[in-house]
Amino acid sequence: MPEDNLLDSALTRLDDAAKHINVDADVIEKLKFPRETTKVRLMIRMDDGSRKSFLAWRCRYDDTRGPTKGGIRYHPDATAEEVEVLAFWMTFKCAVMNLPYGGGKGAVQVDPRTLSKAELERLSRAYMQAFSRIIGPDRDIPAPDVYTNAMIMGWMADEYSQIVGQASPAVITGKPIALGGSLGRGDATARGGYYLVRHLARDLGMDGRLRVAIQGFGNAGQYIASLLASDGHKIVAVSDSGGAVQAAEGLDLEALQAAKSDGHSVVVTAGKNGHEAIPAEDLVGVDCDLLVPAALENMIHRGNAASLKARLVLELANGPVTPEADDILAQRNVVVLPDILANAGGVTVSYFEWVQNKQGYYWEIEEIHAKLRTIMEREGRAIWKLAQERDVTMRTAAYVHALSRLAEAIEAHGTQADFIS
Ligand SMILES: NC(=O)C1=CN([C@@H]2O[C@H](COP(=O)(O)OP(=O)(O)OC[C@H]3O[C@@H](n4cnc5c(N)ncnc54)[C@H](O)[C@@H]3O)[C@@H](O)[C@H]2O)C=CC1
Ligand SMILES: O=C(O)CCC(=O)C(=O)O
Repeated sequence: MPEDNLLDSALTRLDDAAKHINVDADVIEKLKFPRETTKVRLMIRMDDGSRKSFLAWRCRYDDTRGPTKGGIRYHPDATAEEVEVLAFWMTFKCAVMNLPYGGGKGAVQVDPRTLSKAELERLSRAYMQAFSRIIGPDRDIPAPDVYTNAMIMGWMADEYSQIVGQASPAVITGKPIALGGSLGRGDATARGGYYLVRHLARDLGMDGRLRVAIQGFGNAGQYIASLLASDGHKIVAVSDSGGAVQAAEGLDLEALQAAKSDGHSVVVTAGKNGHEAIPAEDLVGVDCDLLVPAALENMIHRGNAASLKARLVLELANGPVTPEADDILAQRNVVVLPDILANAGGVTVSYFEWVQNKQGYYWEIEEIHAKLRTIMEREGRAIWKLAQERDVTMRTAAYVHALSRLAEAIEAHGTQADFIS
């Protein structure tokens, strides 16, 4: 099987989990295929008056446990297969966290950095127009992902409200606070991972000061850097799509964040503050205790897994470690805290946002942090115990944990009405 075939790779994790739990074959059959994937070509007017088209998708993978939920990605390499596998992971992620959602995901094949702000707004509104019959507050609820953000969610929420003729904030999460966004959604993905590492640190033998390398310095990467640094851990290397920098004594986070806010790569800080430029592909092998992949899929593969020095991997990205690399890391006793648990803080606070939108009453930040921490610790502990009892990796344990919830829901639904259009 080719290592980069995303859906096939993802399904091997389902097969592994199925060996450890007694589930009906019908359940596995249902989870092997996306329920629906819609593809459209969005046509927008560019600033120079010309028209340009972009491929876009929305996948609702499985809605047995509730409305489908998952982000929208803008990326030049986005494909239907990637959207489907991301939606598959959302299905399991929501089940891991016991959120009342199924899994979905969307994408536009575009490099948003090549568009003006006005073009980006037209594209985002066009996405919502094209998918407004699929999306809905009780049907399919998008959120931000790679190269999308609160501003884009705000435009989409506004477009949807115009289409349905009434304010409908619960249709999308990760919105600006002024449009019904939740406090705490901005750093939620990183914060969930941070609570998880803190909670399991002693069990993992990682309760000292850690040296941390972070691959990807966007939303998830920047926030995890700040959260870990605030506890005294040292960020020794970071990368982004433009390259990587390292400093054995610790990077200057303010300088890195200033470079990013000015629209530059982290590489522009090289040569100052003790920062040294390194090839981006070397980041995985940097000398550190904790490696945090926070960029894209398949970045740790059979070609570089043996070079890892870290003893712990916190997967803030979706699907950063291939199954082949998983085996290499397990043989080397490197613990991987898997994406469907480690980065689930984002969708958990999205769930809080949706609940607040529906009830029209908004919570304080302390309440959000406390609730997120409780859920991360509860599900993280359950998965840790399962991994110890069954002598399996944290990934397999997370899939077993999710699969048992999915199986219960699929069986409870019965078999006579599997397709409701
Ligand atoms: N934003 C969210 O709420 C959630 C995001 N995630 C996942 O976290 C990961 C990162 O997402 P965000 O931080 O939101 O995206 P972002 O768009 O804010 O940041 C992505 C970062 O990855 C970097 N990057 C891209 N290609 C790279 C490469 N080849 N090598 C190194 N860095 C590279 C970019 O330069 C950028 O710094 C993705 O896998 C996403 O699916 C998971 C759960 C929730
Ligand atoms: O916040 C959400 O609803 C989903 C975020 C997301 O796309 C993810 O967890 O990968």
